[in-house]
Amino acid sequence: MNRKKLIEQIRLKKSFLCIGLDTDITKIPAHLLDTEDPVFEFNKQIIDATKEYCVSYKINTAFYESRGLAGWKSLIDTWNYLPKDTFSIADAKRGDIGNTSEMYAKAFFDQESSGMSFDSVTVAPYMGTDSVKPFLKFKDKWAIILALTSNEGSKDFQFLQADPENKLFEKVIQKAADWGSNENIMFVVGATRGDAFLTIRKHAPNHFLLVPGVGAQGGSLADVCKYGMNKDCGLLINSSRAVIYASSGHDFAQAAREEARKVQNEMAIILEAM
Ligand SMILES: O=C(O)c1cc(=O)[nH]c(=O)n1[C@@H]1O[C@H](COP(=O)(O)O)[C@@H](O)[C@H]1O
Repeated sequence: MNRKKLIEQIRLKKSFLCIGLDTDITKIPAHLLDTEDPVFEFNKQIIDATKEYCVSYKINTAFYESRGLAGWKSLIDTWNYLPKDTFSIADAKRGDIGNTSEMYAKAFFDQESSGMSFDSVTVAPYMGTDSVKPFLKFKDKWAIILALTSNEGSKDFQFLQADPENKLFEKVIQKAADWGSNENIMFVVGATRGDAFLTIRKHAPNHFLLVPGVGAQGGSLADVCKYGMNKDCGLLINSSRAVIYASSGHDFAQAAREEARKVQNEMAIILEAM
């Protein structure tokens, strides 16, 4: 999906919600465990219940890879089931020497090769230019670069002073912005870093930001929007556990729908005021 279509979807649905399918087989409702593929069945019902309220789904591949062959099957089946008007994210956090990154890019972008063609993949920038470039060779596909993450450990490296003016996360954004454009690069910025959005926007005024950390991690939607929005909205706000595990009973899909609807309502008001 290209930038223009993504912006259209945001306007149409009055939403910039991305729902995270971090589907943990130990957390899904017991009554689904008898089905042929409980993870896919869970995802299917979550997608059916929430697609009206979100513009994107992020599949965190760790939850699938950890289950071996069965997990890869759930991953491929879930990708196939995603509505094609939603922006799909393979949250795989890849990046390696060039020829290996080419294989990672094929794994998530080349349907003929792997059975999947996500719109985007999350990429760790630590190995630099040649580790990211292979992800940018595919038309209308995106690399979503980790810039300032939501976790405690982000302080270990990301806030180190890289030069007299810039912290390391600022250098990452400056450098990565040159690898492509705002048509094929996004940045991950954790919602728990509300105060940093002004700095981020100084370096990347026009890029989309993928913002995880609202919901279960406690980040504030209002703060993120106040400091992080740009004229095209420029945000995809991810919520995983708070939506998909809103209930652990028979009503899990309905509860997820309610949660997604609540967040979308807040987003509609914010977009209206833009
Ligand atoms: O790249 C990510 O998606 C990501 C980056 C980050 O800084 N923090 C972060 O939580 N994430 C992911 O975003 C999701 C957050 O899930 P919840 O906390 O359950 O909403 C998980 O899939 C994380 O792996």
